[in-house]
Amino acid sequence: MNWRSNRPLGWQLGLGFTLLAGICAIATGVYLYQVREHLGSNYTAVVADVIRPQLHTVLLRSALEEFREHPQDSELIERFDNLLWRIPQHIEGVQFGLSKTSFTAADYEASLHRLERVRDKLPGLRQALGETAAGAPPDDLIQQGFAIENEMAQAYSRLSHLLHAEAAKQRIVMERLAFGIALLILVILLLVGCLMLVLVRLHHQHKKVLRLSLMDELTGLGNRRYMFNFTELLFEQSQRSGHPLSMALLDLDHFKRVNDDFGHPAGDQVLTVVAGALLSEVRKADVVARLGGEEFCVLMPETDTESAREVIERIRQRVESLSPQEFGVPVAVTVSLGLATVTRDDASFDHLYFRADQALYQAKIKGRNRVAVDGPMVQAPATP
Ligand SMILES: Nc1nc2c(ncn2[C@@H]2O[C@H](COP(=O)(O)OP(=O)(O)OP(=O)(O)O)[C@@H](O)[C@H]2O)c(=O)[nH]1
Repeated sequence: MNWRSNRPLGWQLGLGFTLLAGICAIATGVYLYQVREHLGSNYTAVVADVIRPQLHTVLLRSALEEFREHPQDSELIERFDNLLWRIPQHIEGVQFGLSKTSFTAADYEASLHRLERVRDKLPGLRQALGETAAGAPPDDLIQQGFAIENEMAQAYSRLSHLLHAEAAKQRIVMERLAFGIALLILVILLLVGCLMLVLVRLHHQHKKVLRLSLMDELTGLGNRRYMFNFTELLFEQSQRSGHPLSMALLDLDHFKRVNDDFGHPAGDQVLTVVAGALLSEVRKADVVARLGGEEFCVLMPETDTESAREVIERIRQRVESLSPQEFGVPVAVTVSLGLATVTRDDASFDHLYFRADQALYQAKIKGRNRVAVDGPMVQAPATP
C-alpha cells in the first residue's frame, strides 16, 4: 500500500483549497468594503427628486406659452401660482436627497447654485404674476419665467446626467459582486468536494491499514493478531453454548533445512504453498492464521475432537503429497499438528492454546509428520 505518498496529497489539497478560499474571502471582503459607499447610497430616492421637478419645468414652459394667448385666464393664473409654490419645495427635496448620497459637493455644486438662483428669482416672478392677474401685459412674467425655466432645466439636466453615470457604476458594481459571490460559492463547493474526497481516501486507507495489520504479508493468511481477534469471542461462545471448539497448531518439520539448503526465498515459497494447502482443506467458518515463522493455527468452531482430527489429518496428508514442482525446489515437506478441544477445565483460551501446543510438542518428539491430540496419540508415526 502506498500509504506514505497519500498523506501529503490530502494535506496539500486541504492547504491549497483553504488558501484559495481564504484569498477569495479576503478579495470579496475588500471589494465589498470599497463598494459599500455606492451600495449604501439611496440613489433611487434622488432620482425621483430630480425627475419630478424636470416635469414641472416642462409644465412651467407650457404655462408661459399659454400666457401669450390668455394672459388673464384665472385658471391658468391659479395653475401657475401652484407651480411657483411647489418649485422651492422640490429644490429643498433635491438638496436633502443629494446630501444623503456619496456624491461630493463638487459633483453637484454648480447645479445647486443654479437652483439657488431660481429660488432668489421666484419673488420677482410672483410679483409679475400678480401684476398680470391685475391686467398688466404678461411680457415681464414671460421673460422672467423663461429665465427661471432655463436655469431649472439646466440644473436638473446636469443632476440627471450625474445620476445616470452613478447608476451605470452601480450596475458594474452589482455585476462584479454577483460574479464574486458565484466564484466564492464555487470555491466553497470545490473545497467541500475535495474534503469529502480526502475523507473517503483516508477512510479507505484506514481500512487498508487495518486489514494489513491483521494480515501476514507472505502468505496472505491472517496473522497472530488476526487470530486473537477471534479467540475470546469463539471461546466464550463455546463455553456459553456448550458447543465444541477445536484448535490445531501446525508446524513445518525441519524447515530450517529448506532455508539452509535452498535459501530463504525458497523457504518463503514453501511457506506460501503450505498456507494454500492448509486453506484449501478447511471450512469457511474456520479461522486460519500464520502465527509466525513456520507455525500456523486453525480454529474450528462447532467441531469436536474426532471431526477436527479428521480435518487436520487431511491437512497433514495434503502437505505430504505436495510435489517438489509445486515448491519450486526438490524438497519433501511434512508437518506436525497438535490438536486440543475445549473442555470444562479450560478456564481461558490461553489454556486451550497451551494444550494444543503440548500436543504439537508430542507430535514433534514422537517423530514428526503426524497428528497428536491433547491426550492420547491418535495416529501412528509415519514411516521415516
Ligand atoms: N524462509 C523463511 N524462513 C523462516 C521464516 N520465519 C522463520 N523462518 C525459519 O524457520 C526456521 C525454523 O527453524 P526451527 O525453529 O529450528 O524449526 P525446524 O527447522 O522446522 O525444526 P522443527 O520445527 O523442530 O521440525 C528458521 O530457520 C527460521 O529462520 C520466514 O518467514 N521465511
